[in-house]
Amino acid sequence: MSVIFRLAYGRRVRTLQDDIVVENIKAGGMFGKVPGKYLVESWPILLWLPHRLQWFRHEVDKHRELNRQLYMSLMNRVREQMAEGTAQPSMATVALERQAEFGLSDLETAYTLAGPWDAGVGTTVISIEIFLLAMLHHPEIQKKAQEEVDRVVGTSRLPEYSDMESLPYVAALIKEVARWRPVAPTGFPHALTQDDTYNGHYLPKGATVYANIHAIMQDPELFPEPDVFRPERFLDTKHPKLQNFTIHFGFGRRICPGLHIANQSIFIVISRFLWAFDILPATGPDGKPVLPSTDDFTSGLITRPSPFPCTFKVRNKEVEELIILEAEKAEAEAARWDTD
Ligand code: HEM
Repeated sequence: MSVIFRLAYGRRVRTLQDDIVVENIKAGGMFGKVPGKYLVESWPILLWLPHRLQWFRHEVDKHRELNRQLYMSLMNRVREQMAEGTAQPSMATVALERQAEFGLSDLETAYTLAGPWDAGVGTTVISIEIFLLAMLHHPEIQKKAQEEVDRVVGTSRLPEYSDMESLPYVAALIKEVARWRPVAPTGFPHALTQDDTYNGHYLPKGATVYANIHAIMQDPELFPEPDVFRPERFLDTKHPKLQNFTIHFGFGRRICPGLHIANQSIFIVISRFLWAFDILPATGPDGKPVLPSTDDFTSGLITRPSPFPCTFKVRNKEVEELIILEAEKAEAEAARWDTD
């Protein structure tokens, strides 16, 4: 979250209690609602009703106003910092410096800057949650990944971005997490730019189309035994779609523009989790491990596992000391983005 906020606005988020997080959660309540939730999506003719009679608008209009206020205030704050000479370089400073060249209004610029925040934070965090869920159910896979991390990285330093190439099993595990339970199972809606036919169905220009990412991930030809969580399927293959695996990021010119940031962020968090902790089920009141369901997910454009308990056990003393040391170093380094 802090990484993305820093990229977009040049300041970091310190804690989940930060005003900006609280405001964003309030404003973001509409993002990713179930497609087709509103009658008007199937019956666009309802848009001919007088504006005040369009009852389906009330909820979304309220959220749009909250979004507008939040996004404008974030952008205007950077504008003030630029005038004061205290702004850190970010997407916002570039967008504001070149606003005339881009031909965007203030509102358009504000919404563009909020894109990474809106589309990138939840998706990345949920990917980590799904990884944890998978590890609770597959201790043998966790162990295999830890063996690789231990062999390549050792215990005298943390995994770094530069280790990615040398950790093929971890890379395959991350791909399998994305395949097993895709965060955006239907992708985002697209509109056809021309008439088309698919499997004998006529699809007129302008029609809304969702790519069924979930169904593709369950295709037994591409992914034999699709229900099974098996990172090896990404190692023992020459299939270009699996080697360069981006299905979970959508398709075409609207493919997720944040995929490289997402891949890097997820890699660094997951490899460090594996390096530092044994991820174990919590213990219930009866002393038995509590294994959360692998199918209890929220519905919507973005789906996330229902909250589940989980235990992190630090793997050894050396690792524990290093975590504390690195956290102090990171805190000192990140302080330069405390611009507010
Ligand atoms: C695991 C993490 C992520 C997943 C699974 C994911 C997935 C997706 C998907 C499926 C789409 C729709 C693509 C399409 O329409 O075909 C999308 C769009 C988008 N993503 Fe991501 N994303 C992730 C992380 C990020 C990050 C980190 C950022 C920004 C830093 C980001 C920014 C965006 C934006 C701005 C769009 C809209 C693009 C457009 O409509 O043209 N995403 N993402």
